[in-house]
Order: sequence, then C-alpha cells, then structure tokens
Amino acid sequence: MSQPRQTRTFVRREGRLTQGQQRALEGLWPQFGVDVPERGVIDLDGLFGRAAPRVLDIGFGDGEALVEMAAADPERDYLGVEVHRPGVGHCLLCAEQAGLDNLRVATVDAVELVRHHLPGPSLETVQIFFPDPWPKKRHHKRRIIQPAFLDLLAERLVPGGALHLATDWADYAEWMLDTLEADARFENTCGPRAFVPPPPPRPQTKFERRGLRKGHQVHDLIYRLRPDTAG
Ligand SMILES: C[S@@+](CC[C@H](N)C(=O)[O-])C[C@H]1O[C@@H](n2cnc3c(N)ncnc32)[C@H](O)[C@@H]1O
Repeated sequence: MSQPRQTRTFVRREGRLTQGQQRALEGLWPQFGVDVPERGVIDLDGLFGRAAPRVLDIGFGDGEALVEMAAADPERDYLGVEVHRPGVGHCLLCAEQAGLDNLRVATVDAVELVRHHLPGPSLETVQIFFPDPWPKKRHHKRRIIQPAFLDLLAERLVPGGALHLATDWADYAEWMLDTLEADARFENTCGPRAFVPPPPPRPQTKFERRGLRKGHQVHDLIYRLRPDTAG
C-alpha cells in the first residue's frame, strides 16, 4: 500500500462543555495541566516531580481509561494529550476523584507535541487507542498512523519502548499493520502481522464500547522499538 507522508493533522477541539467540565478546566489545570511552551521541550522530570518511566496516551477521549491505567500503575507517569476540551475537562474531574499524582494532560495537537515539545528518547510507551479512523479513502492521509509519525515516535521512545495501538475499524487495522510491518525499526511483539490476542492488556475505552455496539471487531497491536535502531 502506498502511503502519503503526513503533512498536517485534522482535529476537533471544541464541543459543548458541562459546567463541571468548564470548572475543572479552570480549577484543576494548575494540578494536572501542561502549559506547553511556544518553543522548546518540556522538562518531564520537572513536570512530574520525579524521574520515572513514562507513558504517552494520544487522543484519550473522555480520559476514563487513561485515569484507570494511571491509578493502577503508580510507578509510571502518564502524559495524556487530547484536543477535545469536554473530554479534557472530564478527564481532569476523574483524575481528581482518583487522587492521581502521576497524570498530566496537554491540550495541543499530539503530532506537534511529539515533534516539538517532547525530549527524546523519553517515553517507555506510546498508546493510541481508537484514533479517528478517517474511513473515506481520500481522507486516509489524515490518519495519525503514518510513516512520518513513526519517524517521530522512533526518536521519542526509549530503546525497547512499546507502541500500543487499538482500532475497531478493520481497514485501519490493516493500514496499521502495513505501516508498522514496513518499518524495520519496529517489531511486532505477537509475531509478524499478528494482533494481540483478546482480551487486550488495557481497560475498555468509550469509543471501543461504541464500536462494539455497532458490531465492530476490535484489534490491538503492540510493537517494540528495536533497541539497536532507537532514534
Ligand atoms: C475516536 S476518539 C478515541 C478516544 C479514546 N481513545 C477512546 O478510545 O475512547 C479519538 C480522539 O483523538 C483525539 N484526537 C484526534 N486527533 C488528535 C490530535 N492530533 N491530537 C490530540 N488529540 C487528537 C480526538 O479529539 C478524539 O477525542
């Protein structure tokens, strides 16, 4: 499959905020929010107040699965990035209820965050659960999984770091396989062109439930950055 290089991303930022979400965005931002600088990389040790293995969750939606993962895994730090502000507000409310101190949230374009503001190699895991599928063929170039994005992830992941993807769109699952298997820096942890056998090692997400209700099959893929090819 020939795939275009990624040139720009298409994101939906706004949406109706509940009063609680609006209050959370204002009141809880100092505790959980990441003020991404106009230029330069984020000091992750300073942000989390410690040195620890780090997980980047791209497009966390309402954040409930992300909060569940962070709460169950206090030894690792979780950095979520999401542009849809109601989801961010909901995530902040959940993070406060869970009493988390290992979660931080950014509301910028994930591609820009990874490209310009994350030091490399700094991430033990990157997870992208149910990214926008862009099902029309003429929109495939908008999909976040692209060779150029893998270039960025290969630079930001630590040697041996994991890239965990999930989708409920069969065509996107094949696209992910084609893109990752063509990149010699990444190794499929389940064997060539294999999906992770169910159940996947992660909580169920909101969009996953939506897909299952529509009768979609869910596919998870976990790749590792080969240690000798780390960026
Ligand atoms: C289909 S939803 C999946 C949400 C969540 N992971 C789940 O499984 O419920 C995709 C999410 O990715 C977010 N998103 C899409 N492109 C993004 C980008 N470039 N940067 C940050 N978030 C993005 C959207 O706002 C949306 O909330």
